[in-house]
Amino acid sequence: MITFDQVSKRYPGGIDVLKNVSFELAKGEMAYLSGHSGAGKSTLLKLIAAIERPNSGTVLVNNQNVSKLKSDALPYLRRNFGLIFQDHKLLFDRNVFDNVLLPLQICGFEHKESAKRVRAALDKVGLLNREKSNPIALSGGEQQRLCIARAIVNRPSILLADEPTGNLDAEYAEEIMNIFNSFHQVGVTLLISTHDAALLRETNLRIIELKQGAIQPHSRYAADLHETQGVSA
Ligand SMILES: Nc1ncnc2c1ncn2[C@@H]1O[C@H](COP(=O)(O)OP(=O)(O)OP(=O)(O)O)[C@@H](O)[C@H]1O
Repeated sequence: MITFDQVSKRYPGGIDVLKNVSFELAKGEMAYLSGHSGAGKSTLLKLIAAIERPNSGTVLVNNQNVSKLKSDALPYLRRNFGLIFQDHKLLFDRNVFDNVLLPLQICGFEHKESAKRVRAALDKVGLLNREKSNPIALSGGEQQRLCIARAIVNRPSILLADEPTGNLDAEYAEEIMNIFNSFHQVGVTLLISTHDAALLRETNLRIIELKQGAIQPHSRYAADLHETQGVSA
């Protein structure tokens, strides 16, 4: 579903952030993307959503070379994605319901169907009773769940989440991972970047680890990581 083939990325005037990165993420797979701060995790996620373009190599999403797409094709590509990035980009001039409604308005959904979908998404993240609140009145964990509701309201087939549990306490982090697991169960493909050592230690999911822009072969799977650390998986 997602294929990186020898992908390199350098920002203007900078060093190579990603160096010949190759991996595949299968349809319906859920995996973690780990690595130190500055390793290139956000950049890799942005390349999938064609927010950034590689300098060389190919990024395929559903067999489509996204780095070659013209800008007028990007909105169609992005309908496949739910994007949860670190800067929440919540709109504080409207309530919770209207924040989640926005992607559907952009896609031109009819109002009755939109309202149904918005409430289903808010229900999924446990915020149905807060639909009239302003996002500013929500806690950090609730704002994060609101971002997830907004990302899933379009029923995307791929969810890309950049540090979704960053700055959250363990209880909120677990809630968010439970929500992601429930998407995984229904066939959504998920790639989740994280620094969270506890999450990575405990997971049985595949871990794609970036170190200075390159994928670490030893940590492709959590089981391998445990082996290299002398811990039984
Ligand atoms: N738009 C940009 N222009 C120039 N350099 C950038 C840009 N975005 C990221 N970088 C640089 O690219 C490198 C990788 O950044 P990136 O955000 O992808 O890493 P990361 O692994 O997600 O880091 P973190 O965990 O701290 O969020 C960093 O050195 C960063 O400063």
